Amino acid sequence: MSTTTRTPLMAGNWKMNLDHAEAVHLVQKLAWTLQDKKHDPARAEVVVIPPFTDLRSVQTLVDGDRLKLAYGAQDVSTEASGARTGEISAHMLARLGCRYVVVGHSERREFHAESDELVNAKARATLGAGMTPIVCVGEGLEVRQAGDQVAHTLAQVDGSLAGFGAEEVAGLVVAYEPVWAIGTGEVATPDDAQEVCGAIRARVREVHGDAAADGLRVLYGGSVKAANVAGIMAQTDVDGCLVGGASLQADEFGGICRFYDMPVL
Ligand SMILES: O=C(CO)COP(=O)(O)O
Repeated sequence: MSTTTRTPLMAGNWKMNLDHAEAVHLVQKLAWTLQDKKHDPARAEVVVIPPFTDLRSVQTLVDGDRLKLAYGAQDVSTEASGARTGEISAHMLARLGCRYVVVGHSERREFHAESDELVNAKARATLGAGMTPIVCVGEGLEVRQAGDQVAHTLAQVDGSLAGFGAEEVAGLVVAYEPVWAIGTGEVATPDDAQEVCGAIRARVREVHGDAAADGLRVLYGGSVKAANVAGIMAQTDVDGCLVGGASLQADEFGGICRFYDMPVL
């Protein structure tokens, strides 16, 4: 294994919460919190992932105040343009300054029957527009209880990243989010997170080689809070967190972004 130079990534997935006025309020508060607590951007890149309707307001605020925050979208169309009522293209998101796009979140896999093949096409569209996909994978409770979490998650990784070149994979983000830990308050133990995040990197190393595996950032997501983030971030193969509920509170998310100051409990 080579030494890592991966910048930790803390991404707040707001899901279907906050209108554009509330978005402006939260981003301002978050920026203020990070500044007040002297967050060092070199120690964690901070990203907010609001609903589509908030993106223009977030862009205006980030650009106008030169905030050290990146932002992204929660989903994207596989198509470039045309007859796809209700969909948003990668180009539209890139034009709004989005740096990241979440693809294959478990809520989309569950409620919109998204397959690995579709997730793969969405990741491809995201890369094609010069943005970085955050590819979500992770097992449900039954799979976990059967002890099949690694095999299940690696199959999703294989399908979601099929056909990608090593250089592309090196720049990607994969988020391991065990479904049973999402929004339940039941966080995976640091060992649980490491088991699967480590297996993801090992699979990428096997398929795409060392440069891809060493560049790829693997996030953990599922009930991350300021109080439990340090133990998770202490794991070798965890490069950041994808945060839901706690990202809606500036103080809490600010604490998560400053994981390096938090005690390992
Ligand atoms: O789904 C998640 C982030 O994408 C995790 O959500 P919670 O942090 O609310 O468990």
